[in-house]
Amino acid sequence: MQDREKLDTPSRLHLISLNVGPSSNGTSTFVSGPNPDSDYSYKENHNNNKRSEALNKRTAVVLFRASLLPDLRRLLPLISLSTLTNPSPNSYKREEKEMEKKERRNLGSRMGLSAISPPAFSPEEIIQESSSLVANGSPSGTESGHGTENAQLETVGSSASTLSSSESLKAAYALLPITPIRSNDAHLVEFSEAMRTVAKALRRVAEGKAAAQMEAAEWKRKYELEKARNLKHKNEAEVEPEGCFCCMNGTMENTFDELTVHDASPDQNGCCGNHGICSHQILGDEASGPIANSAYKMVTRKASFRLSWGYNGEQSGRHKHDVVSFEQGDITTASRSNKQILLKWETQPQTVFIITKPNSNEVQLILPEIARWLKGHENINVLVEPRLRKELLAEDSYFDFVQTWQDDDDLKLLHTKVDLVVTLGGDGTVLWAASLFKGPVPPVVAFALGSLGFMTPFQCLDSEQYRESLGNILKGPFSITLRSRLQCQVIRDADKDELEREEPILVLNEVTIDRGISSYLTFLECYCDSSFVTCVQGDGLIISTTSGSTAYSLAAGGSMVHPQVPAILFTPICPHSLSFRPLILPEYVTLRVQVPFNSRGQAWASFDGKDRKQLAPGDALICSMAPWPVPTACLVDSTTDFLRSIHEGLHWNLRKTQAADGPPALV
Ligand SMILES: NC(=O)c1ccc[n+]([C@@H]2O[C@H](COP(=O)([O-])OP(=O)(O)OC[C@H]3O[C@@H](n4cnc5c(N)ncnc54)[C@H](O)[C@@H]3O)[C@@H](O)[C@H]2O)c1
Ligand SMILES: Nc1ncnc2c1ncn2[C@@H]1O[C@H](COP(=O)(O)OP(=O)(O)OP(=O)(O)O)[C@@H](O)[C@H]1O
Repeated sequence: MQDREKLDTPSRLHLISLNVGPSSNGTSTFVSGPNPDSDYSYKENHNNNKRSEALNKRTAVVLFRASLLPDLRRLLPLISLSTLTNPSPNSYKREEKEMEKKERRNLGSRMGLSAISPPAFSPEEIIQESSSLVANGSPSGTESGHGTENAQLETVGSSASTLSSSESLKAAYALLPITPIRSNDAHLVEFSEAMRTVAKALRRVAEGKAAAQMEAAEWKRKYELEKARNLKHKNEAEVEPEGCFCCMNGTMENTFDELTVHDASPDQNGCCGNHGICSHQILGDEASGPIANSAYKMVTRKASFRLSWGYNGEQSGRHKHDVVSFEQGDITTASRSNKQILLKWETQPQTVFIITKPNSNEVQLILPEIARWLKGHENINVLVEPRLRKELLAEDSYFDFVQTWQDDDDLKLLHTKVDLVVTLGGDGTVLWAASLFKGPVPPVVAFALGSLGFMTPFQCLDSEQYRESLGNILKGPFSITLRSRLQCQVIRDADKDELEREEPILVLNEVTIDRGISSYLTFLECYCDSSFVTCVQGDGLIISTTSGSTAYSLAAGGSMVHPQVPAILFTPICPHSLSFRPLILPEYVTLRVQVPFNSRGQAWASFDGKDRKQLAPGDALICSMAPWPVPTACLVDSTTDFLRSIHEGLHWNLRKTQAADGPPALV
C-alpha cells in the first residue's frame, strides 16, 4: 500500500491500466506487485527490454486478485481493462512510435525547449489506449514479454471499446465522491478504492498534460522568435555584392559630400571590401531622427575613415575571412584575417566625445585642459555627458561650446555624430563608454587615469603626452583592436510575447550568472546552438569575450586570450566538480543558459559587473556575438599592447631568473 504514492507522481505515471491476473507468484516480472499477497498492488517495471521500458514509463499497473474478477467485470464500463503482461505486436508498434515521439521532444528540448515536461497523456488518450490494448491483447501470449511464462493472460470484455471514452472518464470521475459500499462486501470496497486511485491519477495526468502543452507551446514560440531574430541580424550583416559607394564615387571628397546624415541612402552602406572597410559600413551613419533636429548644437556630418588589414601598414584587401585555397584537392590556408588593423581617416574628424571617471580629482583637472585644446587648437567639437557639461559650465562659462545630448533618443543616435571617443579613467570607464553605444561604436582612445588600466594604453602624465597622442590619432593612421562584444537577451518564462521582452544588453567584458545572495548552489542548464553543453552546479558561470578574458574570467581560472581571437569563453565559477574545466568556443555560436524549473533557487545575471537582473526558474539568458565591436586605438599594435598589459598590469609569469652558474647539465 505504501507504493500507492508512486501513482501520485505525474512525471512517472502517464498511463493507468488495470491488469487482471493471479495475485500470487508475481504474475510476471513485468507487472509483479511489491507484495504478492496484497489484494492489489502496482509497481513500475524495471525490465531492461527497450519496448517494455517504453511501455513501463507510461504505465502503472493495478493488480487484482483473481477472485475480484467478477466484480471487475460488473464495473467494467467504468474503465477499460487490459493485460499488459503480454502486449500484442501492434501495441509494441505503438510503443515504438511513442518512443520516437519522446526522442523528438527530447531533441526539441536540447534545442532550447528544455523546460518541456515529460510527455503526458490525457484521460481520453489513456482510455483509448487501454481500450485498444484490450482489443489487441493476445490471449495466447505468443510474443511473450520477459518472464511472462506463468502469466495468466486474459483479455476482458470488448464492451470497454464500445463505450465512449468520455463516458468512461465521466464514470471514473463520478466514482470519486462515492464512499465505500457495504462493509460486508469486501470486494467492492477494495474495488472502489482502486477506482479512486485510478480516477485520481487520471485527473493528475490531465492536469499535467495541459500544463506541459502550454509550456511547450510557449518555448516553441520563443525559439521561433529567436531564430527569426538571428536570421534578421544575419541578413542585415550581409554586404551588398555590387561594389561600395566609395568605389562608385571615386574620390574622397565626393564621399564626404554625400555623407551627410540626411542624404545617405541605404544602398550606399555596403562596401565591396576591396579597399578595406568603409566607416559608413561600420558606424551606419545613414541614421536620421530626433538627434538631427536636437535643440543642442549637434553636428550633422561625421568623418569618414577606412580600415585596412596588414602587417605594419602593408595593406591587404583580403581582410574579412581566412583565405583558403583548394588547389589539387589540398586545403591550404593562404592568409589569415587576424592581422593588425589600421584606421585611416579619409576626412578630418570633427567631433570628439570625452567620457570621464566620476569623482576623480585627476580627471577633473585634465578634462578642461583637453576640451580647451581640442576646441582651440584643432577646432574640434567637444561632446560630454550631461553631468559633465554642468560641471564644466559651473567652473567657467567659456565651456559653453561643449555639447551634450538631451534624451534617450539623442543617445541612441550618438554613433552617427561622434568621430572619436576619448576616455579618461580606468577599464571601468572604457566599459562605461562601450555601454553608451547600443549599436556601432566609434573608435575609442583610452587614457589611463585609473589603477590597473588593462585596456587603457595611452598615458596622460602631463599635457604634452595627451596632446601628442591625441594629435597623432586625429591625424591617423593608427592601429586598432576590434574588441568583440556579446549581445545578451534575458527571456522570462512569464513573458507572453516578444513585446514584453527586455532590451538586449551588449557587454564588452562578460555576462555573469551567479547565485547572488542565495546560499544554494546555482543550477544552470547550458546549451550551445542546439547541443546540450552541461549543467553548472557551483557559484555560477561567466560567458566572456576575449577582452573580458583578463578580467573576471581570469580570476575564475579561465585562459587569457588575445582580444582579436574570434572566441567566446565559457568559464565556471567555483564549480562543485573535479572535472569542470573552462572552455573556449568559436565566436559564431549562440549560448543559452537556462535556470531549470527544478532549480532550488534563483540566479542573478550581471553585465560587465553592472545591471544585475534576477533570473527565476524557467528564465533563460541567450548570448551571441554582437555585430558591433568596440574599436580601441592601440598605442603600438594589438599584440604589443596586450603583452604589455599582461606583463605590467597583471605581472604575468614574473619570476626571478635562474642564475647561469650551477651544476653542469646532465646530458
Ligand atoms: N573576481 C574578480 O576578478 C571580479 C569580480 C567582479 C567583477 N570583476 C570584473 O570587473 C569588471 C567591471 O569593472 P569595473 O572597473 O567596472 O569594476 P571595478 O571597479 O570593481 O574594477 C574591477 C577590476 O577589474 C579590472 N578590469 C576590468 N576590465 C578588465 C579587463 N578587460 N581586463 C583586465 N582587467 C579588467 C579593472 O581594471 C579593475 O581593476 C567586470 O566586467 C568583471 O570582469 C572581476
Ligand atoms: N562616465 C561614467 N559614469 C558613471 N560611472 C562610470 C563612468 N566611468 C566609469 N564609471 C564607473 O566608475 C567605476 C570606476 O571606474 P574605473 O574602473 O575607470 O576606475 P578605476 O577603478 O580607478 O580604474 P581601473 O579599472 O583601471 O582599476 C567603474 O565601476 C565604472 O563603471
